[in-house]
This record gives sequence, C-alpha cells and structure tokens, in this order.
Amino acid sequence: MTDTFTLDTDIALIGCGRLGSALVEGWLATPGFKADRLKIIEQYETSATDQAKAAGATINPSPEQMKGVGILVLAIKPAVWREALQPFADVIPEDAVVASVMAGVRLDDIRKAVGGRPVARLMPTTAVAQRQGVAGLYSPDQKARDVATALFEGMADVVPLEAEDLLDPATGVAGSAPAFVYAFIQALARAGEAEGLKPDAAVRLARGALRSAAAGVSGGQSLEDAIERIASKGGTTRAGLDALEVDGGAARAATAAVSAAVAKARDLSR
Ligand SMILES: NC(=O)C1=CN([C@@H]2O[C@H](COP(=O)(O)OP(=O)(O)OC[C@H]3O[C@@H](n4cnc5c(N)ncnc54)[C@H](O)[C@@H]3O)[C@@H](O)[C@H]2O)C=CC1
Ligand SMILES: O=C(O)[C@@H]1CCC=N1
Repeated sequence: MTDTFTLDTDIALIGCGRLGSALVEGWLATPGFKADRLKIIEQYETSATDQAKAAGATINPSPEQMKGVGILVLAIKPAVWREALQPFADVIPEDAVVASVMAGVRLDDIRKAVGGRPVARLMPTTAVAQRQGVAGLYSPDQKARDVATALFEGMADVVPLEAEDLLDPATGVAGSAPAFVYAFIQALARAGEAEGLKPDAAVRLARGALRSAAAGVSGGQSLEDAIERIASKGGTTRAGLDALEVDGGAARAATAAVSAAVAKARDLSR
C-alpha cells in the first residue's frame, strides 16, 4: 500500500452504490487525491456522490468532460453492465484503461465492449473506504495492471493474480469474505448468549473480539503466530480450537462458503 495517491489522470466511475461509495470514500481520504479529476456516473444521489461533489468531483459528466479520462471503473451489477457502459465506451480516449470490480464478468467480454481498450479486473473489499482494503488484480496487459494498481494501492493491498480464473477464489477469500467473518462473529455472540450473556454484552464482546483479531495481525504477523500468542498451553483457547477442529468443522464451513461463492461467480460469468 502507498501513503499518497500517485495516479495523474482523470478517473471515471460508473456505479456509486455500496462498493462504488466505498471506493469514493477511500480516494477522498487518500492524501494527494484530486477530487476535481473524478467523474461519477450514477442514477441516484448518494451520500458518496454528495461528498465527492462537495470536494470538486463532477457527477454525471457530459461526453466532452470524459475526454481526459485515463481510467474508467465499472462498479455496477453484472446484470446491467452492458447498458451502463454503452454510452461511454466510445467517448473515452483510445488508450484509456478500463477497470472492472464486477464479480463474474469476463475480461474478454469487457474488452470487446470497449473496442479493445486495455482492461484490468479487480476484486476489492469494502474496507477500501477506510483505506484498509485488499484487492485481487488480474490483467494480461502491463499498462492496465500499472494504472489499476496505482488507482487502488492507496486504499488496498493489491494482490496480483496470474490467471483470470483466480479472481473467483479471490472473491470467496476476500471480496465476499468479510461477510463470512461477520456471520461467524454473529454466531459467536449467539453462543455467548446461550452461555448466559445478555444480548448487548454478547454483541459488544464479539465485536471487540473482531477488532482485537484484526489489530493482532495489523503489523503483518503470520496467522499461526497470532493464534499461538493467544492459545496458552492447556488453556481455554486451545480447548476451543480443538473443538473447532473436530471433524474439520471450521475448515468445512470455510470451504463450503468459498466453494459456493466461487460457483456463483462462475455462474455469473456464463
Ligand atoms: N458490495 C461489495 O462488497 C462488493 C461488490 N463488488 C462488485 O461491485 C459491483 C457493484 O456491487 P454493489 O456496489 O454491491 O451494488 P449496488 O447495487 O450497491 O451498486 C450499483 C450501483 O450502480 C448504479 N447503477 C445501475 N445502473 C446504472 C447506470 N446505467 N448508470 C449509472 N449507475 C447505475 C445503481 O444505482 C447502484 O447505485 C458488482 O458487480 C459486485 O460484483 C465487488 C467486490 C465487493
Ligand atoms: O456479493 C457479491 O456478489 C459481491 C461480490 C463480492 C462481494 N460482493
């Protein structure tokens, strides 16, 4: 990750919903990002479009205003991407890069829709909003990889992938996975309630556990070391970990969630 925003070009974003808003918040929070170079295409007013507009961004630009765009980001739903992109496919410069964060939409299909312009695909998490995201990146094109990396590296750890198909497991392990982790934390809170905690206390403690777990690896510590630091020999953590491992329970749940996400991503790409 980098401390400052280094990409020196106009940026256009189509779709400012949940992920698009997170991207906008992340860019606006990155030192050196020039909001007056951001153009957002979105059919509704959102708090992110308002925030971006107040900072100097253009909302729903004219074709003329798209002429200096060096990168066009697609953050719409897979079902509507062709109609959302169509009005802009020909107005952006011939050498503009197109970056898609959509799950399951194939790079070749996007490249054809934008007249062969270089395309990168990324799979980020919504924590880009807090500049603490991660994003898998694939592109066969060096320029697209470089421009997309520069666009995301102020708000995400950009992880290069060697093949497009690897974006599907990246969706399961990163893009969707924060929701899987929240589901586990919710289950922990319910288990605490079953052991006698009041609901409020159970949720506060479980959320605190999530914060503590994230803080414990924020310096890049290995997951194994982080586990060992908490699991005293013969103690409560080891007892809990052993229970999680009975019949491969934790691994089975993770495998089921990732496989289902991968299967859905493959399904979307058909
Ligand atoms: N939500 C997440 O955590 C992540 C989402 N993604 C990908 O991001 C993409 C967007 O997902 P979300 O943000 O969750 O969906 P969303 O439904 O919250 O946002 C999509 C936005 O696109 C806008 N839109 C639709 N048609 C439009 C058009 N013709 N012109 C302009 N704007 C238009 C909608 O008004 C909406 O605000 C999806 O392809 C998804 O696979 C990827 C990683 C994480
Ligand atoms: O649920 C979805 O389809 C999107 C892609 C990854 C996270 N959210």
